[in-house]
This record gives sequence, C-alpha cells and structure tokens, in this order.
Amino acid sequence: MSLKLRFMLVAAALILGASLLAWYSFQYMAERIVEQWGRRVAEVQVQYDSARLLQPLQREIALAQQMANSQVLRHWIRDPDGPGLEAQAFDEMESFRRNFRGNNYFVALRESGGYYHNNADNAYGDDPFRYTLRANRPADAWFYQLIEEGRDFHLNVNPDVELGVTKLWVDVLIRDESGEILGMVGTGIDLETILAQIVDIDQQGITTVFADYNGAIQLFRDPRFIDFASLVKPEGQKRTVDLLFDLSRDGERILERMGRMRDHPLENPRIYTDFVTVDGKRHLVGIAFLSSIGWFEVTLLDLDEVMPVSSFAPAIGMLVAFMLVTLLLFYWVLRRLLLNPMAALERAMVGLRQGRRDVALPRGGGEMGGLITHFRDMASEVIRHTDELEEQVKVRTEQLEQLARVDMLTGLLNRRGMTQQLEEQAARATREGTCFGLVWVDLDRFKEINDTRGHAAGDRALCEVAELLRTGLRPYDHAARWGGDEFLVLLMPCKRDDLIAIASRVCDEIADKTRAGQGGITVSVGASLVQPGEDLYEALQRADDALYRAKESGRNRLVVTEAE
Ligand SMILES: Nc1nc2c(ncn2[C@@H]2O[C@H](COP(=O)(O)OP(=O)(O)OP(=O)(O)O)[C@@H](O)[C@H]2O)c(=O)[nH]1
Repeated sequence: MSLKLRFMLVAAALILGASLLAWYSFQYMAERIVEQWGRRVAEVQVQYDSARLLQPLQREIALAQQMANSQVLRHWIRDPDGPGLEAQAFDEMESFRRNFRGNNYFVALRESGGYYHNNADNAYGDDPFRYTLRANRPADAWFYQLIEEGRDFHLNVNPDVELGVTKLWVDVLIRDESGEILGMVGTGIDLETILAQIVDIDQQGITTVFADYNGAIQLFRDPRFIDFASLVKPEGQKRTVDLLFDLSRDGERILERMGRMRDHPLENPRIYTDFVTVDGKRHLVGIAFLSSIGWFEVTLLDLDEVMPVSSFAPAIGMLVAFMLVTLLLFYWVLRRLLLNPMAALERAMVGLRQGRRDVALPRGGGEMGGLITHFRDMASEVIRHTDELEEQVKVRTEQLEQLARVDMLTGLLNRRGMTQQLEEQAARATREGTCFGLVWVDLDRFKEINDTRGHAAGDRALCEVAELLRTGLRPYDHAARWGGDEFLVLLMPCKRDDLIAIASRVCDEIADKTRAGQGGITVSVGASLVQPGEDLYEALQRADDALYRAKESGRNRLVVTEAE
C-alpha cells in the first residue's frame, strides 16, 4: 500500500475518530447545558405560569372574602325573615356579581341549606334562590365537607349538577364575630375559559398543570385528567399528578416532594425541579407550592421541544467542518512538503535503478531537502562508480578477449586468434585483390625432445621457435602457435618471391639459431600463396599438404605449393 493511500486512510480514520469524539463531547456538553439552563427556564416558567393563574384569581378571592365579610349578608343570615334584610342581601349579592370576573356568585347557608346563585345572564336576578342543599346528597357533599374541614378558603373544580356548569369555584366561609360558620360565598370561573386563557396556551413543549394540596389535578389541558370534586373523594381515588408520568418511581418521588413543600414550605426551595419521563420523553418538571391558594403549580418542559439538542447541530457541524478543513490543509501541506518529494525521490530511484542518468529531483528545504541533496550526491557517486566499473569491465573484457586469442606458452596468437586474423585478412585480400601467404612450420621429431630431454625442454624449444618467428617476420605479418609443435605464419600482403624468401629464411634461421647440429631444432615448412577470393580452408589444406611433403621428403626443408 502506498504511503499516500496509507496516509489517506489514517487521515480518514482520524477524521472519523475526531468527529465521533467531538459528537459525544458535544452531546455530553449540550445535555449538561440543557440541564442547567432547563432548570433555570423551568423556575422562570413556574413563576410565569403561577402568576398567570394567581393574578386573576387573587382578585376573585379578595372579592369573595369581602363578600363573606359583608355585614349585610351576615344580618340577613342571622335574621332571614327580618324586614327588608333579604332584599338588601340580594342587592349586595348583585353588586358583587357585577364585580366578579364571571359575573356570577353563590351563597350557601349552613342552617337553612339555602343555595342562592345568579349567573352572567342575570337569569336569577329577581329570585336567586335555586335549591336547598342536603347533607345526604352526593352533589352537595362539597359544601358539608368544607364546613367540616373549617377551611376559610378553598378552590374547587366541580361540575354543578343543578346548574349544569363546570367551574373553578372560589369558596370562602362566612363566619360570625364568634367564628361560627354561617355559610359560604363565592364565584365560579368557567373552566373552559380558564383552561384556554391560563393552562392550554400555545407554548410549544410546555405543559401547565395545577394541582390541589393533595396533588390532585385541578387544571390541565386534557379535562379527562382533572380530578373533579376532588374534595369529597376518598384518598386513593383522586387523579393525582403522578398519572402524568410514565414511571411510578417518578410519581412517588414527585408526590413525596410536593408533600414536603406543602408541609414544610420554609425548609424547601420555593421551586423544585427534577427530571421525569412523560410520553416516553425526558421532561424537566418544575413545581411551586402556591400557599396563597393552597395549590401546586406543576410545569412540564419537553426538553427536546424547548431546548432541542439539535439546535446545537450547526455548532458541531461547523466544528466538524473546521476539523475537516484543518485536516485537508494538513494533508495538502504534508503532500507538498513530504509526499510529493518522496514520490519524486522514488521515481528518481527507479530511474536510477533502470540506468537512467537524467533523473529529475525536486528542490526542498528542511529534512526532506537534506534527504534529496544526499540522494543527489549518492546518485552521482553511483553513476561515477558505475562508469568506472563499466570502463574496468570493458578493459578487462578486452584483456580477456586478448588472452583468449593468445597462446599462453609462447605469447603468439593461438589457433582462435589466428583464425580470426585469417578470416579478416582473407576478406581484406579479396576486397583489395591482393595475394597472401600461408606458411606451416612444424618442429621435427619434437616428441624425441620431450622424451629425451623432458617436457620443460620441449616447452623451451617451442618458445625459442616462437621468438624466432616473432622477430623474423615483417611487422604486418602474423605468427601463431596452431597447436602442439605446429605454427602457422600469415604473410600479408605477399608475392610468390616474398613467400619463398620468408619461408626459407624461417626454416634456415631456426636451424641456425638453435644450432640444429648440436641438439638444436629443425623445422619442416609448407608454404602456399593464396590468390584473392580463393577459399581459405582449401589454401590452408594446400599448405598443409606441402608441409606433409616436406616431412616426407626428409624434414628440415621448405616445400611451396601453388594453386592449380
Ligand atoms: N613439451 C611440450 N610438448 C608438446 C606440447 N604440445 C605437444 N607436445 C608434444 O609434441 C609432440 C608432437 O609430436 P609429433 O608432431 O607427433 O611428432 P614429431 O615428434 O614432431 O615428429 P615429426 O613431426 O614427424 O617430425 C608430442 O609428443 C606431443 O606430446 C607442449 O606444449 N609442450
């Protein structure tokens, strides 16, 4: 695998690893940020949601309390048949009705059970008496329960069976100066209006819930969850806020915390936040106990909606893009400074190995530049050595070729060298139309020299003859030891007279100079003149035949033959 490809793979792995790391770090940080900010948002949202209900309600409660403290009403309740008292009381009720937000009121009397009510349409202005409450009637249980509990103020979401309306009722007890409960007054706010204006407002990802002091749901956008007439329901049958959570442990924890907030308001933070699971999604719940109305405000924040982690995606996208650009830049720099010079260096090495001398090398600085410079020096050194080596090989080859053509003992051409000369000169003679001479020289009874004087003496005799041939010939003639005690002389160019003269001289000189009479050497010589274009080997044979005849006719003599 090439370095470039490996680097690409490593870079890709790095990008992937870094991206994953960045993604998980981002997820972790985003969740921490969402959690911290979510808690702040939940606290603010709880205050906001609480204020939305408290603002209109507190006015209604204050009005209802004023109405409960009305002396006119008290007089009438104490003396229902007192002259003019009922009319005054009805006027008083009417004036409060006009001030209440829902333009309605109710007055319920403990002693008579009389229930008085007029609505926004003023349907019962003339006679507000509606019906008589009865302690054994389930629909009236709320009244008797509140009286029994003796709570001066209570909010109650309850359908009024007699009136056929479901309202959020503000109930305030009427007491006389001694504290004895005379009855109850209050007003009702239409549930649908309050849900639409306060609870089910269009806040994406935010759910507002109001629960009473037991945790029973009183206001919620889905009326099926509302625990109507919660007051008179036994414990365990109430629809409490834990119904909203997926996990029972969330519900238990939240209800337990709500109880502590209610019972020990000073020991607990005013707003409690926690994480719960609702509809399979992680939500942040914020809870406040609204001591002025004895209710809890519960706000649920769907974190994926309110603070979606995906909103951080552009940031992570930019981070990843930045990393990619950095890595690409790094790759580009690395390619320019390292990979490209290395590739060029590799090409140069391959070129050098293939014997090219014109290898182009890049320029560069730093370590890479140093490496290239060293390689350039090394390359020229290698080229120089190669040239030297090639020169040496050439010389040695020539020497070897020379040696291959020379007889080791005598230093004359050997048979191979002479064959080459013969062929070259024969061709030349043919070309130039000149004759040349061939002279065979064979030592007479050489075997005897070997046998009687030893092989070394034989060698010396051969060398002696060779030396005489070398010195006795013209510079442009060639002598060779053809094999054993047989020599061949090539006379080039040559005429018949020259042939006879030189061959005779060779024959005589050898006999003279080796003192043939005193154990010296004689030679038999066969010579032949070769005509231009004549077959070389036939000419050689002819000369050899002449030598044979010289041997036959007594040795130590010259026989010359002519071409027929
Ligand atoms: N010392 C020596 N002897 C050699 C060499 N090469 C061949 N001989 C011997 O040379 C002799 C050649 O003998 P021949 O040519 O057969 O015969 P001759 O004794 O020369 O007799 P004629 O040629 O008939 O006169 C042989 O005994 C070879 O062993 C060599 O390099 N050195």
